[in-house]
Amino acid sequence: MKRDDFARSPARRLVPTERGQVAFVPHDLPPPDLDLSRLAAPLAIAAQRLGELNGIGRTLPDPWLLIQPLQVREALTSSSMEGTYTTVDQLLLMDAGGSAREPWRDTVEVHNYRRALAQAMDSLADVPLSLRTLRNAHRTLLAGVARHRGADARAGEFKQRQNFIGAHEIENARFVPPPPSEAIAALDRLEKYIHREDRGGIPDLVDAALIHYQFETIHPFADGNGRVGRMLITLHLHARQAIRQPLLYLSPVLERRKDEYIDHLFEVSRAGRWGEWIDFFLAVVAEACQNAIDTADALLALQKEYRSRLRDAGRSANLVAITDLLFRSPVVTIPRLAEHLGVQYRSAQLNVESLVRVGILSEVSGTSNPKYFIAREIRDIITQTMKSDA
Ligand SMILES: Nc1ncnc2c1ncn2[C@@H]1O[C@H](COP(=O)(O)OP(=O)(O)OP(=O)(O)O)[C@@H](O)[C@H]1O
Repeated sequence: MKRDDFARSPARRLVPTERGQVAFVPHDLPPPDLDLSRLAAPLAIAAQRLGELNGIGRTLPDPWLLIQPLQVREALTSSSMEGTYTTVDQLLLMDAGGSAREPWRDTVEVHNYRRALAQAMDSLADVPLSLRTLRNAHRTLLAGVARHRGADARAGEFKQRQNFIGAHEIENARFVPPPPSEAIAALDRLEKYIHREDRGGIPDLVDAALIHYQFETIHPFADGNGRVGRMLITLHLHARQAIRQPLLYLSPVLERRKDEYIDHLFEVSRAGRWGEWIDFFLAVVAEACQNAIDTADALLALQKEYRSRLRDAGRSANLVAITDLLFRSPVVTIPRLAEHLGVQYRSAQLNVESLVRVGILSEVSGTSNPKYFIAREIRDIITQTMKSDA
């Protein structure tokens, strides 16, 4: 990290660290010179879209119809941004209890992301969002894969050594976050900021941008900072009740705009460009809300279409129950369905055969004992929206 780059940065302290380098310690939130008046227009647009998304969340008969696909997309895109790739089919298969296939380690990690996100979100019903929430999420994220992530990556623990971003050697790093002791102190202050009573009129969405920057700049873990920091955005907005259901996920948009995203974070540190970062963040929120709304429309239309397909095929209560379940879990097995419906294996098998006949389910090739079946049209809505982002 070049000391001169940060010479005029208003947002920092530079401290010496290993190998003669300097590390960046951010000032505490909020930034002293935050000009909210310039952000009024993008804030109004983002808040309006968020309001629409909240409205959809309220009218959905089952909000999980939308939450699950959005969380699948979030896990896939947040992970791929950090070089961890799997396919939606592999992820859904693993979600349904199948074992991971190649690329197994990446699939496990993306599946872990889903679990970490869901657990952290659930925990908000019982305990406030805290550093412990994030450490638990990190523990789940790296469960079973931490040792492949390098000697320093300890699941659920903050960093114990100086880390850096954008290079293999600290000398070439674009950015060097605070050393461990400074990071812990800055994190404690960030936690206090998140819990503060007097919010000083800072809107929740702007606060989410500030908090995400601060978390990423502290870079508290040896590994997984990008992913846990993006979980933090949704967790924070949900904890504040800015989003009533956990329906807002930014990674699909951030992935498409990754270079801008990274540059904006860097520019806040380098030159105190808070306005540009928040403006960008609000545009990403507005786009992510719109994508979620479009996804809800597509899923509801498909659900209606399934119902009419089933009507033509001689509707039964079990078939309707199964198709509703498919929106939560697009990959299923006959034993799982038998358990879900409380019926015999043979009866669930007949139901599956009917759903295969009307084109709702198809067999996942290469699976046996048990065979897995996938609702491809639901899967396609998840991936289509990802592709239309691209
Ligand atoms: N200059 C910067 N200042 C603050 N945060 C940054 C900066 N550049 C990148 N980031 C954040 O750091 C993340 C990547 O960090 P890094 O490459 O260290 O990965 P990591 O800690 O291993 O996390 P993960 O495994 O989730 O990527 C980016 O996704 C972004 O959120």
